[in-house]
Amino acid sequence: MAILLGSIADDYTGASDLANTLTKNGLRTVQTVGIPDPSLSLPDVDAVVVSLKIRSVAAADAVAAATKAERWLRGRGAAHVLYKICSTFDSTDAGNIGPVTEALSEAAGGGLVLVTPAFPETGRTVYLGHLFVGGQPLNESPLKDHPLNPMHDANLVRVMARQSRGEVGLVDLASIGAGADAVRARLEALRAAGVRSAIADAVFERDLETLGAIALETPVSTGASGLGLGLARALVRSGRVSSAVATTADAIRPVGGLSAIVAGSCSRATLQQLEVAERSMPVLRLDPEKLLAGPDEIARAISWAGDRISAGPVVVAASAAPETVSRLQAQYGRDASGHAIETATSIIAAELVARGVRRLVVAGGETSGAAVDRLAIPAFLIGPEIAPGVPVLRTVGNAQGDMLLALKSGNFGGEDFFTAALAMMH
Ligand SMILES: Nc1ncnc2c1ncn2[C@@H]1O[C@H](COP(=O)(O)OP(=O)(O)OP(=O)(O)O)[C@@H](O)[C@H]1O
Ligand SMILES: O=C(O)[C@@H](O)C(=O)CO
Repeated sequence: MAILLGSIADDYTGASDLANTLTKNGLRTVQTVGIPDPSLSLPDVDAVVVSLKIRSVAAADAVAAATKAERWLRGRGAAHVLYKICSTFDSTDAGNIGPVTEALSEAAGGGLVLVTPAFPETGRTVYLGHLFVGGQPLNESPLKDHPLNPMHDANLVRVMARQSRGEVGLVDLASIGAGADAVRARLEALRAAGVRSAIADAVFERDLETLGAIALETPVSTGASGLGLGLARALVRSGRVSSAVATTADAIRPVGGLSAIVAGSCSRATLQQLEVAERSMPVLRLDPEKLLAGPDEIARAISWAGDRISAGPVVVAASAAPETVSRLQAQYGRDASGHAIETATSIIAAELVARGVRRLVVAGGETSGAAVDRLAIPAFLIGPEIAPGVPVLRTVGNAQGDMLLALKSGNFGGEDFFTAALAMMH
């Protein structure tokens, strides 16, 4: 299996978002969980997205995991590797977007890397290096209250520079609007000035088409699904993509079994989706203090779900509003409380699967990573899109038999996302 495009995603929901975009734009794509075991039989594809859980780990650990995945992807023929980051650039000053970008560039022989989290379909645009989420600058958006990576600066040149050893530059919208040659000239000027990474503006998909074509001339890029769209369309235009059409039909053959939703995302969209779900299905709100205190709260959740699940889908949620999250973090520490809650929600997800759940929706990137790891799912085929950035996924090589999952990024999906997802999973 020689692939055209490789990607390393810093979380699992982000990986499924990118795999969805690549599929929609003509690339047959598979999402693996980590570097797959050689015994796993993968379909013939144009693109592989390796999901890692490195968004919020120490930069050195992220670099080690990402460079290992890069070697694996290059070994399978990938001439270009995209480091898939969050469209809201989730990272702290000690974050790894800079270090991983530089390490991937060095592994490929050095050179300037284009970086853009723009994803216009979900309202993420970049102008003069500043990221907007819908109509708000990043630092005024709900991302300012993110439990793990609160974003307080919309200027990505500055954010990336604080994480990088090398210089960070800007490819502005005026250059991009002037076409590919103007972008090449701008990049040449930045290279000559010693710049190693360049944040690229992008407001419309046409900007990302230009950037995708230029990025393909280099070995590495960093970005979100919007850049994936640009890369996929450029590859299709180049005629290098096999004539077999990317299809999602195979992925949604019914799996039967019970269905459930597990949420650990505290993002505003998820909080609203949970409120709406409460009108149509049983929702258990976990007590985070009790989750941190010991296993009783997990046992209570499993028993609560066990009493109801044969009658229809149930929702188990740790999610809480920013004030509650801040209180808990002040008492127990940000990482410790986050990890303990992820562990708890992953145990609950696994226990639900052990009790017959085969259709599972998980809300939150870290939460999804922990659940998928505990379930030891090796890879996913990409099914149809539920909402922008969220496809139905079908497990590949799963010990529990075939399952359908939806891994929802915290901020994605409309308010009826949970019912919409389950309506597409049979
Ligand atoms: N009540 C709570 N108090 C404190 N932390 C919580 C609570 N509930 C969940 N968490 C933690 O908050 C973090 C939420 O991160 P997660 O990545 O799952 O969601 P998200 O950030 O909304 O999603 P995405 O990364 O896809 O945007 C997790 O570490 C989770 O364990
Ligand atoms: O890019 C995004 O916003 C998402 O795919 C994501 O990575 C959130 O975890």
